[in-house]
Amino acid sequence: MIDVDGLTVRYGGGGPGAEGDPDSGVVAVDDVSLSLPDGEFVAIAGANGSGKTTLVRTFNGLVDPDEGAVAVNGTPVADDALAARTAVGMVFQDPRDQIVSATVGGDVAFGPENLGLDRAEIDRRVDAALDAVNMRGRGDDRIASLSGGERERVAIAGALAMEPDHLVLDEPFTGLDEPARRSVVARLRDLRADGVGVVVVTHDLRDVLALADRVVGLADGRVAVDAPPERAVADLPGLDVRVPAAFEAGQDPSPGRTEPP
Ligand SMILES: Nc1ncnc2c1ncn2[C@@H]1O[C@H](COP(=O)(O)OP(=O)(O)OP(=O)(O)O)[C@@H](O)[C@H]1O
Repeated sequence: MIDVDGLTVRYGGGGPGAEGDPDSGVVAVDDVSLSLPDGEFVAIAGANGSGKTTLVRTFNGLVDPDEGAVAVNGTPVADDALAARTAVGMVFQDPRDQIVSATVGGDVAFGPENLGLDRAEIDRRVDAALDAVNMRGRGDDRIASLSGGERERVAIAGALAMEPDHLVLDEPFTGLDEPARRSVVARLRDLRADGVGVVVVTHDLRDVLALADRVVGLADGRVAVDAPPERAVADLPGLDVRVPAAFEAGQDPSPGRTEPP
């Protein structure tokens, strides 16, 4: 469970850790309160600059609140960042930001190795994570030889190897072609079925709306929409968010439906 309570984050001026006038600078997240239960698939949607990335980076302590607090499984992130990073896996917008090893297996093993787990447990987690992203047996492949979609899936596997309660993906479809998008969507559908809480940050809901239990729409750092997809969709175009054509036409899309880019 991720609990966000009265969260405000500013950059510049009186931003995190900075001295100065707290009213100057950019208010990236503005008094947001949210609860994300375990096992829920949540799409966090909004236009560029609406505060999506800043919000989710507070879930595991990558960004500190200026006001308010975030707790994961009841423990404030500020008190135990390691617990938050274990419980909330983060897949960054550009997988190159988090790939640390030359090989697929080495990369996926990196997190569990840092937890100090024994070799057998590390190997078990790496195998399970590669299975989950449909890359079983690819551990010796060199990262440099992978496609963009495969790199995204390795980044997801690296986060899954920490066995998180929630997996947060920031714009996971950026730069992927249609087959790669479909492959990532299929993996997210499987994770949802396995009970992993999934949070997808996006300005384009076409790939994930049919999977989402809930859509949180941000505008100017505030929650403008928080509802199941069927109800949220009417307000989303006002947030400059793309939705599937079936929703635009007022129909219910079939489960798991994806749209061409
Ligand atoms: N490191 C930073 N320093 C200063 N301002 C920042 C920083 N990061 C984000 N901002 C500003 O904070 C606001 C929210 O940005 P954020 O990246 O959280 O939004 P976003 O919805 O994820 O946008 P995008 O889709 O473009 O990534 C924007 O005005 C942005 O310019």
